[in-house]
Amino acid sequence: MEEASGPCLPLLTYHRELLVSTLTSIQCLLDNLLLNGFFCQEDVEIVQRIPTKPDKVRKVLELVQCKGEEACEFFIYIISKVCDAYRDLQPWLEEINFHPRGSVIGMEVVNSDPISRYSQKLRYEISRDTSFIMSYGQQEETQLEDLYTDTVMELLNDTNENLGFLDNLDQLLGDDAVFNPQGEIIYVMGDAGVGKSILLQKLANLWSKKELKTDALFFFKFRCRMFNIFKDAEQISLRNLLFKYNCYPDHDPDNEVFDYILRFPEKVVFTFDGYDEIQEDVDIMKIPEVVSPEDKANALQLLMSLLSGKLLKGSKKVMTARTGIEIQSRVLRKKVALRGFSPDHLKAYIDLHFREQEHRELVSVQLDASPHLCGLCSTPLFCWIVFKSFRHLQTMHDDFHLPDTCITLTNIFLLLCEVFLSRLASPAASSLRKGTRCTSETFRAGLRPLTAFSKLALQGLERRSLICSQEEISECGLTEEDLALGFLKPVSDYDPGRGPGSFEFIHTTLQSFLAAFALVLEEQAPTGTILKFFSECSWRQEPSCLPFTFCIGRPVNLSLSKPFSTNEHFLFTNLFLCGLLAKSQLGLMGHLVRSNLLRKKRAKLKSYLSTVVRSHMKGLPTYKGDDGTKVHVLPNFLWMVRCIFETGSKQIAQMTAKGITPYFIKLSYCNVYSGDCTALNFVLQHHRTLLRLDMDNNNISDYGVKQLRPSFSKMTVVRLYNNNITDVGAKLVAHIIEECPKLAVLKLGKNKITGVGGRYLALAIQKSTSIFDVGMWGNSIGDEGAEAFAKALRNHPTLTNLSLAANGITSRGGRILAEGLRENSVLRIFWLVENKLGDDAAQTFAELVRANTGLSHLWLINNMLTVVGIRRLAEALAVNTKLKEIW
Ligand SMILES: Nc1ncnc2c1ncn2[C@@H]1O[C@H](COP(=O)(O)OP(=O)(O)OP(=O)(O)O)[C@@H](O)[C@H]1O
Repeated sequence: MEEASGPCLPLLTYHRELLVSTLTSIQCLLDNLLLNGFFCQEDVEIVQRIPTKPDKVRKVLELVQCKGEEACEFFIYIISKVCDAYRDLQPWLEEINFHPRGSVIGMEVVNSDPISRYSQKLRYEISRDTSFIMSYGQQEETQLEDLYTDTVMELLNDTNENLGFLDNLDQLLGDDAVFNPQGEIIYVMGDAGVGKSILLQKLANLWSKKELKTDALFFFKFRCRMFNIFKDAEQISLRNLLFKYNCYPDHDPDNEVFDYILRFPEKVVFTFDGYDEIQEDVDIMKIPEVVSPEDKANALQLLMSLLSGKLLKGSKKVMTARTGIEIQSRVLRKKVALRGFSPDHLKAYIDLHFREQEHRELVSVQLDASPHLCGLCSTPLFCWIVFKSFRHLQTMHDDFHLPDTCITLTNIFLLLCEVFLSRLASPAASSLRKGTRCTSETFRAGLRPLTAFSKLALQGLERRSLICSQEEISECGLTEEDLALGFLKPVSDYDPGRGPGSFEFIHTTLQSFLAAFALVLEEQAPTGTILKFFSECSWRQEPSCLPFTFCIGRPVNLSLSKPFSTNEHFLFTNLFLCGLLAKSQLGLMGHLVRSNLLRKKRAKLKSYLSTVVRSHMKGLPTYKGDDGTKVHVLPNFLWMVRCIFETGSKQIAQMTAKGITPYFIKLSYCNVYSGDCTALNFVLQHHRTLLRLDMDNNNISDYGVKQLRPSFSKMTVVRLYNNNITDVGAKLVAHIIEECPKLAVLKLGKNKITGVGGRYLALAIQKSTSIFDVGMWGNSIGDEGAEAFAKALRNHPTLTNLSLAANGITSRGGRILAEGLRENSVLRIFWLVENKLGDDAAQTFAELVRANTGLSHLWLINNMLTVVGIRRLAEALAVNTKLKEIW
């Protein structure tokens, strides 16, 4: 062990001046000197009786030096051990090159320094307060660590241009992307439910566990809405604001903690959550300054002075607010916009939410299946609601088998309302005991605000506006307290005609949902009023079959989207109306609406749907296609099917299915998502006769195939070109081929099927006695798939057309295919264009041509054949009598 640089006693004399001016935490020194027998009680009392700090230090030094060399060394040892308290003297220790001797090392040193004790107390309390996520409804808690998932944190400059992304929370406090070094505020903004509060909670939690890369000793958390509770005339000191509303320092008679904070503000982190919740109309730059930390002031003044750096300049301040709250750039240091979960984050969140791999997969499939859900789930709050509803289903149905369970959008939005309304439970009750209220009770208790919000939403749609003014809000009977429920958010980019203080629903889709709710709740208007928006989007006015976009998952941004440029809001309102009046919702709605009125409304809707479906099906335009008469069914048919699915009415589904003629159902380029396949199947499964279905160029994916499987059994033609189908879907299609005795045409081009899927399909095709046309263009079945198809082709009884074009098949696969085909006398048209066939394959194909099997069209262009291969084929042609085309 290295020895101290020299005797300690003279060191204390030599550096006496520095020690007198710098040493703090004298009590800690006294405690340790007493504990180890260097001081007696009387010595301690002598020091304590001295009024000023420098004199106290002088006395301690004098006493220590009197006690001898070991006492002096122990004195310095304390300073080295309790470094938090004697931070200013650490450089001095280095200067004197202090290394304790053996005898001192064994002695106990306790940290009774108020600063480090306070820091520890803060860490303990913050850790306790931040370890759980309290859900919006405040009815359940989850360990933060078990659920926290990163979100997309985009760094912006003062003009909101991208400066990159934060990789982790350490960087939040750091100097990356600081656009204004003089600014004090790290500003985090985002939409409702995007995770602003959770981000601050995580930050605090990391700090409490010393896992945040910062040397900050203190962390003070404030919810901005707290500042509303102070009366205008109420005066408070900065000290009280910090300690009373966070954590009080114990045993700090000399006010050392606060003094320390004033001296070292850079050792403090503040978080101010929800700046938008401050009720006063404040402007940081205009509020009267508080410059002296000792003066009492109005709490809001203190807040503003902290934020602007007039008080505790240099402390780190993270403030959150909902999108749209504008703060002058000169007080901002950096800006972070929270963008919610990316697909990868979402995946991570699924893994945290669901412990069982099987459940994770089921949920992922469900989300992939429905872009409505996926879009919604990029906002963590909505994601939590959706997952909560999945969980709900899991507990309701013992075996958690989501694809068979029908979750309608109405279910999701009902759950969202339930979560918001459950905020009405008294905080005292909810903070102590877990919620025991059931759904209908929550809705009944929240009926007044729910009715008012619904009315507001409906009036907005009637006015074709997504924005509501303060007056409109008050006219609907909504109070300030109601606004806190979360249905509305302040408008970011308000309509110039309306002025500030305007609000919008947190989602346009929520507005449609609530508007539908208003139609159901309304007691005075004639029953037929519920149908008012159906006339806005008649299913008969068929525009072109163009892809359309959903508004779910896309919060309103008036500067980007033109509201009501489409009729989506009305379509969604109708959809939700069907959902709310569904039989499955009778139990809940019966608590909110008189039962005879509810019955009448249901009957009205059902009879309307039946009539309209009947006439829609009759009036569908037909046109002659290449392969027979087709019914050209357009996107509005899809909306009709979606509505029928929401009603859950088997009767209407049957009626619709009956109305489908045995023609082609053409749904190509209709933006059919996999989630829609559930709705389509709900109707098509009731169709009795054979069907031909064209769903080319949609996005039904494997999940959609699965959803449609029951309906496929009646299909003779299935076209699923370009639908994002992988080997998983190919396996399902293979089953369908086997189950489907009349399937004749199967088009699976431009999907994502590899050799594995190719094998499943080929095997099923091999067994089929009905199939005659198979299109696989643009997959990647390769030689593995080609080999399987070669087997299927041998003596196949019905297959006349096959395309394996653009599938990465090399000469080896080509040779095997040509050999297989020599034992086939049925195939007429064979496409192998855009593969990797070389001259060695050409030789085998020449032999096939020579064999004169009956093949009439053979397409080989865009392969790797040279003149040599072509010559071989040309020679073979001389003895072939059946080929009409060879390319
Ligand atoms: N990063 C996250 N990881 C996991 N869950 C999250 C995350 N962020 C948010 N959540 C979930 O979303 C809910 C809402 O988040 P939070 O309260 O932080 O939103 P907010 O942006 O502060 O909303 P508001 O503006 O309404 O106050 C949380 O209760 C939690 O269930």
